[in-house]
Amino acid sequence: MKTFDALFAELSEKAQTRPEGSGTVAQLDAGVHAIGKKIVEEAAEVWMAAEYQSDDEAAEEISQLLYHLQVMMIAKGLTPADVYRHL
Ligand SMILES: N=c1c2ncn([C@@H]3O[C@H](COP(=O)(O)OP(=O)(O)OP(=O)(O)O)[C@@H](O)[C@H]3O)c2ncn1[C@@H]1O[C@H](COP(=O)(O)O)[C@@H](O)[C@H]1O
Repeated sequence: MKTFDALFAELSEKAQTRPEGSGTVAQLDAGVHAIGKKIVEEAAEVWMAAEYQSDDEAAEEISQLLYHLQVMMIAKGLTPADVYRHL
């Protein structure tokens, strides 16, 4: 099972090595505005799944939101520690 920190490490490596076909690299190249739109879209999907779909579907949407938040963190040069200090 992948943790938040393990996914962040994987995405950071993809951002550095830029492998062919990586959706993360494509998102990073699309920029902060596009990533922000994706975050809003995924947040709405979390809300709808939580109200109208199964717990498993809600969990899947939450995982996608976390992914896109991590992409934004990398686009902005933020680390998990930068975020954790606000928790
Ligand atoms: N965990 C995720 C993950 N969660 C969500 N997503 C992306 O977010 C999208 C969510 O899509 P939706 O369900 O909203 O579907 P959609 O609207 O059709 O999506 P798009 O049209 O925008 O592609 C997916 O299509 C993926 O592009 C993710 N993409 C990648 N990962 C993980 O990130 C790692 C690196 O991935 P790559 O950079 O693609 O190699 C791998 O471990 C992946 O498992």
